[in-house]
Amino acid sequence: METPDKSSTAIAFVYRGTLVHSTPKEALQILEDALLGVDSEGKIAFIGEGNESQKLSEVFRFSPSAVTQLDQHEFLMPGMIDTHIHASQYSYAGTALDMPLLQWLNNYTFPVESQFKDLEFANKVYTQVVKRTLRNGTTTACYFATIHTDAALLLGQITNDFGQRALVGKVCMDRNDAVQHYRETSQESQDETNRFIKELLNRKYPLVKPVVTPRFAPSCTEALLAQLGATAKNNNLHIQSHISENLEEIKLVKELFPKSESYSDVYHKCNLLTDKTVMAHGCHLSDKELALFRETGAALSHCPNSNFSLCSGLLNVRNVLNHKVKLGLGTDVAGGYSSSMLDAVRRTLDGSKVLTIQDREHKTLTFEEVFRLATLGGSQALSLDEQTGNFQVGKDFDALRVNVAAPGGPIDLIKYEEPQIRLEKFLNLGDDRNIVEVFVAGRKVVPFREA
Ligand SMILES: Nc1nc2[nH]cnc2c(=O)[nH]1
Ligand SMILES: [Zn+2]
Repeated sequence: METPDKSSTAIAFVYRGTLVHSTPKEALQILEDALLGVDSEGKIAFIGEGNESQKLSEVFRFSPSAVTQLDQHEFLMPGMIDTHIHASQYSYAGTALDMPLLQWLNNYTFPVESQFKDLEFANKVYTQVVKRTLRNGTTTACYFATIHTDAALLLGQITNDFGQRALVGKVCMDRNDAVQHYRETSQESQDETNRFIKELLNRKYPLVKPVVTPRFAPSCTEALLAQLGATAKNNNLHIQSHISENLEEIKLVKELFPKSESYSDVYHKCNLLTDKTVMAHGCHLSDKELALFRETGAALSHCPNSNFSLCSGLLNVRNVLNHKVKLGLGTDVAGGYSSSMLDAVRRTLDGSKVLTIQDREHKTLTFEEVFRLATLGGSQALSLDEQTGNFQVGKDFDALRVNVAAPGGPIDLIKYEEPQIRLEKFLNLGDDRNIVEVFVAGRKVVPFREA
């Protein structure tokens, strides 16, 4: 029995049944006939065995009626963590995938993002993306908004209202030759970033934090990058951006920052690689750059759907893990066409298999390892692993109740299946119909509550 200190607050509810989650040591830990109690603050109060139910109910003073029994096809798993998603690109997800990155940005992305000056449009798109990702089991999302401060604040409000844990970034870019009306001056970018941080923090949303968001090196002058590095440092904030996604982009960075030794060095010189940094992609990083990530504690977000869809590159996840760089998965909507983290899991496995096809010596990722990347790995990548990522007493209860045999769902079970098989089927074949309930910090956020 894993229990907290004895100053336990009241138990709000208890689940009994199968739990699956990851630990740093075990990619998949299965607890069968377990009891998991959540306190009134939304934290995991205890995890015990079914046969300890009498003792636990006495210690934690809950009645048998507080216990919900999961059925034989169900399990609880930690909520999934999308470490990189552009909320502002959701309206065209599933389209516009016929160009490489730099052309795609100029032709599709910047024109759409510039529309977020209009708060009514922003409200529509941001409400849809938050609801969709929650339904798909994303309990934590690390969002890019646009350069518009008020729309980015609105995204913070919407994530708070729907109960999703989120990092929200107002995008910074003081360089854009292709779509000149979609950029800021350096001064505007700094001032508006400061306003965004101050106003978002003032609202005291318990699960929503600001993240300093230089779009990527080609969109920013060195002066702005350095200012943003200082802002993040002075306020102890998260940082997100993109790195080494596509070869043409890397060449452009070399031209724009001739004094830097590498793409990573551009960010490092500006204090943007910290243990609260998450950089998307990194498909083409050298081993030396990966070593710098390890040293600084900066993390990578692997976004395989986007990397395939924009023909950007194929990240060798095994190599990243061997370098002990923190790593999570991201959907990268709309470069990635799916907003579901289950898709990110599948594409990660596909990518690893492609590497094995190319080189039989390559050690293919297992579904258990990828499950860990989608949950605990993501929490580590976002430096939120003290709050979320797995079922550990004292962490917030961020969880999915999954029914592999949900009526009308995509999976047919012929017989009772062991938990490991149930999880594998869900990861490979499941969808939101299998996600019966979603909890964030102990609050049920799916099904949605009536407004
Ligand atoms: N995939 C992707 N890469 C980027 N690099 C800079 N901006 C973007 C973006 O919006 N999407
Ligand atoms: Zn991105």
